[in-house]
Amino acid sequence: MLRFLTAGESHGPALTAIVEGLPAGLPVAVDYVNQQLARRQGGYGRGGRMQIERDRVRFLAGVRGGLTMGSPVALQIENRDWANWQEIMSAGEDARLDQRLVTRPRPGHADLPGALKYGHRDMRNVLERSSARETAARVAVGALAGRLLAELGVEVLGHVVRIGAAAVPDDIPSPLDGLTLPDAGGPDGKPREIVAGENGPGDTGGKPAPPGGEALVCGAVEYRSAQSGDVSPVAPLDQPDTAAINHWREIIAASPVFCVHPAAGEAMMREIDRAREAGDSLGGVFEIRVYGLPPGLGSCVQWDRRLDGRLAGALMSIQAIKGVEVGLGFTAAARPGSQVHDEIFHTPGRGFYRRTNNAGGLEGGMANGEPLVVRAAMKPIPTLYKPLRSVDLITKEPFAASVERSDVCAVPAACVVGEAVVAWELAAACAEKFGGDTLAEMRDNLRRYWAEVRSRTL
Ligand SMILES: Cc1cc2nc3c(=O)[nH]c(=O)nc-3n(C[C@H](O)[C@H](O)[C@H](O)COP(=O)(O)O)c2cc1C
Ligand SMILES: C=C(O[C@@H]1CC(C(=O)O)=C[C@@H](OP(=O)(O)O)[C@H]1O)C(=O)O
Repeated sequence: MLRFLTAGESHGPALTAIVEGLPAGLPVAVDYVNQQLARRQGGYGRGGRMQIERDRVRFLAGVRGGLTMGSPVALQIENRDWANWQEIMSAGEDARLDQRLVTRPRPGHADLPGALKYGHRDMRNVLERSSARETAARVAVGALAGRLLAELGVEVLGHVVRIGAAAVPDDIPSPLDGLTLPDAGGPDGKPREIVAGENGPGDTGGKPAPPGGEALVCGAVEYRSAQSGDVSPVAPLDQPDTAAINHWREIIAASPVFCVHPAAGEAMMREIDRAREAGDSLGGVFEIRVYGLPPGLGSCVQWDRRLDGRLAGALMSIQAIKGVEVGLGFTAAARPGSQVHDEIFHTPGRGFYRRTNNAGGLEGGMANGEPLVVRAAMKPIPTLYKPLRSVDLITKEPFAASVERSDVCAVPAACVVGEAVVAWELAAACAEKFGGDTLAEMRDNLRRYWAEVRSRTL
């Protein structure tokens, strides 16, 4: 079983996480974790705090020589802003509790319900922990999960599809559709040739047509385990096209709003500029795609084992996320079934496949072999430079709120958090299904399962 907890105040000395259940022998790749932390700090629309922080992970336990040992992993991320808050935030009795008091609750933040719940007269005691600063710890933990998934042949990719009124057009195919290599090995273990049109004109075997050609020859994808030196693919069926996924990762990273569509990205930045000038804030929508999940991950037999429920819960647990869609999501509710459900096809060489993915890769709470597609909607940031009406906690006097600093829009940062929490849930589901004490054991279990699935599908 995988589990983790985080601790840490926004302006305290550090954020901490303890992660348990990772198999021994997993390369933790500190640089990779730090890269994810840096991505979360980025994105157009962030406020002054991100100029202060330089998030870096420090492993305190469970890792030796770059590999997990099977013992709990403890990690820490320093808050550089702590230097400015030491006297106020001190754990000692000498803390200056009379300074920087917060008694004016911000509409949309945790201030008022937190004060009513915990009986605080200074709502700093609420906001310090309700702050999305906590998501830095979750991104570090999610990065470990992402490394585990990569070892299992699974890739997670996030991008922003809406900020305020500016959105990626939904009437054009996404360049992120597909991005899998059909069948890493044929029945004889050799790369298999897929010829477009084998099921009629325009059929690409459920894949986007390759640029400039009709035939697509695919080789095996290698996932190297640092511990065992095992380089054979874990899965004989559709594998993530890591080169193409990395290509899109670079394009997304180069966009200030993490958007694959340049014109929409420009429009999103203009939206953020307008909101900033107006003293307002903005939300939006991000999408997470996952390639290479084994069909059958999750379960239909018990409510809390359904993968859709687990993923939705994880995404909804991110601060300010107010809605989650799987596949077509809310759009499906307005269409007849004939325009929603993904018809099933079969060829002896390819096995079962779909030509559409409206289900977003999930049916019956289980992965169905198509790429996973989930979206999360973030509300606008609650702290506004333009005052909103509220009432003082102590005096009960009405007032117009004012702020010192805040993000105007944090949808790109939330997208990185979304990747992390999705990676975590999927890694946890993989650990349940293919669990082992070592990475090699887990890969072997997965490889056996994929062989079974292959024999059932062909
Ligand atoms: C990455 C990220 C950054 C955020 N930055 C801010 C911020 O600067 N100011 C703010 O008021 N809220 C910010 N939020 C949103 C609040 O944390 C969130 O609205 C608050 O915790 C209340 O939770 P709820 O919106 O889920 O009800 C941010 C959220 C995320 C995910
Ligand atoms: C610190 C982070 O985000 C913070 C999230 C946040 C909130 O209310 O959620 C409020 C702001 O905190 P501060 O008032 O210290 O500037 C953000 O900067 C971070 O993402 O690392």
